[in-house]
Amino acid sequence: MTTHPPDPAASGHGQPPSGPPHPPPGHGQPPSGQATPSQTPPALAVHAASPERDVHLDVEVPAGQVLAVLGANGAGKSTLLALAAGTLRPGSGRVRIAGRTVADDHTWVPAHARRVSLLAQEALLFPHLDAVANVAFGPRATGTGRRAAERLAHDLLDRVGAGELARRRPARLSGGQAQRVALARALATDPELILLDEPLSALDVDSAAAMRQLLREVLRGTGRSAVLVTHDLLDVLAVADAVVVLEEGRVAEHGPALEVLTRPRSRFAAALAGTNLVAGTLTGTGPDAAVLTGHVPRGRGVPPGADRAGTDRHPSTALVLHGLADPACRPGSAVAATFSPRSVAVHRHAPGGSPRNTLAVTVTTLEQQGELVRVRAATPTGQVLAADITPASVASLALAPGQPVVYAVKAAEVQIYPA
Ligand SMILES: Nc1ncnc2c1ncn2[C@@H]1O[C@H](COP(=O)(O)OP(=O)(O)OP(=O)(O)O)[C@@H](O)[C@H]1O
Repeated sequence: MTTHPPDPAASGHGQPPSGPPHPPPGHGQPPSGQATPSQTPPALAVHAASPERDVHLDVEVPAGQVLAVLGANGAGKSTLLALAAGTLRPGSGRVRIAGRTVADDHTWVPAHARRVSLLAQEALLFPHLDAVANVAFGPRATGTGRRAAERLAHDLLDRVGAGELARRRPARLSGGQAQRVALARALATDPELILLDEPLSALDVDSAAAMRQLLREVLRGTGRSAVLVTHDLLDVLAVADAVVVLEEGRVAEHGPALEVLTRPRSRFAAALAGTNLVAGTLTGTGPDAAVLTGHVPRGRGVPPGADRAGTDRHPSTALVLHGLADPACRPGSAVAATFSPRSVAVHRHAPGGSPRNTLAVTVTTLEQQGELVRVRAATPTGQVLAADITPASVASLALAPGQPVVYAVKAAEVQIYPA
């Protein structure tokens, strides 16, 4: 990121000491353009521009949802966070948080009064305070008594799996532990909106996986509203309800997370989803785990040899992909399967032997990718899946757009995650 939202220790402390812990949406604001009682306003509404950065953004986060923000360097992700956090004044337009205007031509609510918390790449804890005091700092700053603030801090540390670290100072915490404490601190002020600025990018793979799972538990389905800047497909799958892709300071794509990832329209989303992704429902467990997509209409037909694994147990038009399911996946729940284009073998006809996954597809494009050729081909539902194969294979298969082929993917190459 090129800019930094506010000192996290200072953000989210804005409600007056005497104020209620949950001001109603639009609290203290003029009625014009604000929420009606029957309608919860968006947690964040940015309709604003920063002309000197050539950034013009129209982005909304419905209350209770997590929006993932994707985009290449310089696309405008930090600018969006800064507009929300209160570290950048828009040149024009308006920023609202939970129905309250925090920035427009006449209004400027400073960062500390926005009821926004930040979780950044680094935990940025106060080094001289232990974990409890770090978490209790925000509530204390807004008038909560010491004992009540410490009780809250202990509860939140327990919640994020850091209860045993309560009396440690940051110097004695690992990166992953410090991020847990920082998450507890971000929650302690009961913010209207949490801004997550690549919160896993400084963690090792195992710590990132554990923290990702924690973010999922804390953010999804708990009514928390958040904006997550990330470059990681797994973060989007685990945490986001919706995705916005920024390109050159503008919104290039915006939609439900799975829709954007499975049917990307922007170049960036396509590259991120460069790993194949199939969304559906989990059927079976253990070695029988599979993703079933329910979008193929009956009677539309699947070419012979396709979807061999699924034809016994499911309507012949369903698409089934066997794989290794994350333990958090539950049968019947929404899941997404990912597999690398390099793990896909391409055949003219269904192969012999018994590969678990065979998918009938139609080639749409062929594109040189370094030493390999990326084949893109569409399933009967219109989902495009990629295979990376050698130029020699393309030649021997005589591949061309419009040609029906069969993709084979080993189940061991397919990872299934909760969606
Ligand atoms: N302080 C600044 N003053 C002027 N222009 C800036 C400033 N910070 C960023 N910009 C410009 O604003 C545009 C958006 O940058 P921004 O930092 O929001 O992108 P980003 O998506 O966060 O990028 P990155 O992933 O590299 O952090 C870019 O053209 C950038 O050069």
